[in-house]
Amino acid sequence: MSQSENQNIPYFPGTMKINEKNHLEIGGVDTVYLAEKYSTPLYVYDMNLIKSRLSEFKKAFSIYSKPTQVAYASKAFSSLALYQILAKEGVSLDVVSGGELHLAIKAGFPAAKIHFHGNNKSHQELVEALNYNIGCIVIDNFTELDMINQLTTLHQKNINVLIRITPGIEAHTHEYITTGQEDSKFGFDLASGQAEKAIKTALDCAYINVIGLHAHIGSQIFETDGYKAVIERLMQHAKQWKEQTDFDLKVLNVGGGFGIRYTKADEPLSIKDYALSIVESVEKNSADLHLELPEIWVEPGRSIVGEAGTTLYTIGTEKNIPEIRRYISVDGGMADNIRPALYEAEYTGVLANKVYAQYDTTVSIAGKACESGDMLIWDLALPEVEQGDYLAVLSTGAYGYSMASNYNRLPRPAVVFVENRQDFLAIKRESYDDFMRLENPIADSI
Ligand SMILES: Cc1ncc(COP(=O)(O)O)c(C=O)c1O
Ligand SMILES: N[C@@H](CCCC[NH3+])C(=O)O
Repeated sequence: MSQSENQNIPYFPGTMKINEKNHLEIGGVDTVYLAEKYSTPLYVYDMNLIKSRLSEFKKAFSIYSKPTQVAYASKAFSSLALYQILAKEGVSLDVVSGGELHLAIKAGFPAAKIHFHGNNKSHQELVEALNYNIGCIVIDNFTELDMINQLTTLHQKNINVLIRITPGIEAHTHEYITTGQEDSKFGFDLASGQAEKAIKTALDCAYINVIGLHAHIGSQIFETDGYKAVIERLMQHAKQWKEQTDFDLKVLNVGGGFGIRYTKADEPLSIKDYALSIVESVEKNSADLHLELPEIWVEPGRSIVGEAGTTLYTIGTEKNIPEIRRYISVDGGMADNIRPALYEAEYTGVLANKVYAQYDTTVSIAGKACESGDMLIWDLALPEVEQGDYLAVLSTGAYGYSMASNYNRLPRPAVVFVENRQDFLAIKRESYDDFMRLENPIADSI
């Protein structure tokens, strides 16, 4: 049976295909070989796909007549090697903690292209950001504004900042990943006048250089209306503030949030369509408001790495409740991918060691953690499945490894990059020794 005839075989992103052994292959590398070489659970990243997504973003925004910046939101997935690749690809970087900043600097990522986000940056994190001379801090609240003012004054150091605005616009997505609505922990809100107050206060700080505004309305967004609404609202306010103060909108950062495909039912727009809509909207509002065109910055995370990631698991035990459900357990689950448990996120998968076959079984894929909610996929059609088969779960590249824990003392998986028939171990599997490294035994005297 060919792939197109078999309705159960899902979409295959990037370089993913079925090889002559009827195995799933990514980047020219057999995933069964990878599972055997590195063991499972294993994150596999299609580097060709990551690079083409980065190029698509850069190309899509190059239609704009002013400079643009594509800043990869590294909370989606970070690793030393990825940061090195991103540096070579010439994009900017959004970090949200001292940890991400540290790793990026260690990877040799140019500090001037790093933007620092977060609603509770610590004093220490701000000191580090200033010492590294990062490109820009996105100020989230008045406490942070005050801390940055004090630190920059003390050290007589200038810093570019964006003011993060809560625009009061809700993206149509899961409530835990929508961030633009007024009642949010992020940013200065418009309606109460806090945003205006923040701009005025920041403009009065001697070493703070306000270069523009930032808003991020949510994640896994499938339409452009939210972006258009936020651009209109921010530019209207920018016009007002320009008339009242020295504020000049040099940069408009519209965040990330571009949707991807998790299951066949998902139909995200192309990156080109998102970019076109954003660029046209900025141009229209500039013309209507007689404002100079600002630079456009975006912060995609999921849309760069999401579909490039696949998780390989080994099938373990099963529990069949006749007429009700057949549970098949894998050797990972919520510890390496919390998204199904946290957001009821849906995924699809195939058996990596027998992709073409009769899909005449329906099973539910359970994780191995001691939680009833640790279910990765409900009601998945698969070929006859046995202990020792390999399950590949697709599109796990964003917020999978980066949100992983070692709950139940499950070691975090290894991460492998594949490209041009080569595999590269980017992050080693966590080991029991790694657990022990942080532990202190009690002394005999206690
Ligand atoms: C401020 C900010 N920028 C960018 C992103 C990246 O979002 P996504 O991965 O949906 O592109 C996020 C996460 O939602 C965010 O909070
Ligand atoms: N972690 C979320 C997205 C939130 C992004 C941070 N603002 C997810 O898995 O979809």
